[in-house]
Amino acid sequence: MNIERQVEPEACSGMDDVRREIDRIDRAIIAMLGKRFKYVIEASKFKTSEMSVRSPDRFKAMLEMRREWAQLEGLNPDAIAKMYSDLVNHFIEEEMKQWEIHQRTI
Ligand SMILES: C=C(O[C@@H]1C=C(C(=O)O)C=C[C@H]1O)C(=O)O
Repeated sequence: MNIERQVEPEACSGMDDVRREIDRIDRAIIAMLGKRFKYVIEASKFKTSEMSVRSPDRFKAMLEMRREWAQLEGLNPDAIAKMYSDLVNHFIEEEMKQWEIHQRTI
């Protein structure tokens, strides 16, 4: 159980608070990315071709949506789009590996 109380950004009284909260947030983000990855791998079961694994139209649309979400949160859309582009390109390669394995078993 995590008994440390969360400190809001404006309430931080020093670097210990700042770094503890940053670590806590990044731990949660990485846990969510792990879950996101599981959904991507699951997607490979429903794909019918190499092109559908890559789904370039969906890739483009999801990046555009994340740009808009970044803007809403006061973040730089280019920085967020680049981060997602790198991440999702990696996920697509992993999805492709799974899809190829699946193709050999059907
Ligand atoms: C998960 C999918 O497969 C790929 C991975 C995506 C992602 O990680 O968001 C998006 C599109 C595809 O390139 C999908 O088609 O939705």
